[in-house]
Amino acid sequence: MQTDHYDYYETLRLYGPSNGLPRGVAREVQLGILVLPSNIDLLVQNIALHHDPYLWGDDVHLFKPERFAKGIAKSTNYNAAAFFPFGLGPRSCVGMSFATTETKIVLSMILQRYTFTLSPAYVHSPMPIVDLQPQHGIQVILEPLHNND
Ligand code: HEM
Repeated sequence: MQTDHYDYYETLRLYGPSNGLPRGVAREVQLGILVLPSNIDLLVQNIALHHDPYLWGDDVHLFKPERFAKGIAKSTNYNAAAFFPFGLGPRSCVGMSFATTETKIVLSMILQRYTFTLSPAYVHSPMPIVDLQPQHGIQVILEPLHNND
């Protein structure tokens, strides 16, 4: 990931679509102080680590893009397990670069044509269903920047 999209990273930290990485344990394995028996299912909850005050500080629940101002490595104190919205390792997301580029293109296309503000009707309620979703949708008010757009 590049180091110049603070808002994008902070959005992925607090509201990334992935709630956890499902894994199956094929054979008994020792993981730190834990002994994991074979044939169990695990959910490695990146969302919990992204909301952990021990890793992110007491303001963990605030949207503060400037945490990433010096890049991901410094903001996580070089702990790769503190921030992994696209997973980690060989099965990490193959669509990461595509999703990042697409987000930038779509946002820049919208912002060239509209300003948008959050509607007073919006109720903040992120909800893990399959992925993380706004429970009641996101109502925004679009104002065109140019008359003939
Ligand atoms: C912001 C958008 C996205 C996020 C946060 C995201 C996140 C993730 C995560 C957490 C995983 C699981 C990694 C693991 O289990 O270790 C994953 C896997 C995957 N993602 Fe994404 N993803 C995004 C967009 C996309 C897009 C746009 C595509 C395709 C165009 C895509 C294709 C895949 C595929 C094929 C896998 C399975 C990789 C494998 O099992 O080897 N993702 N993604």
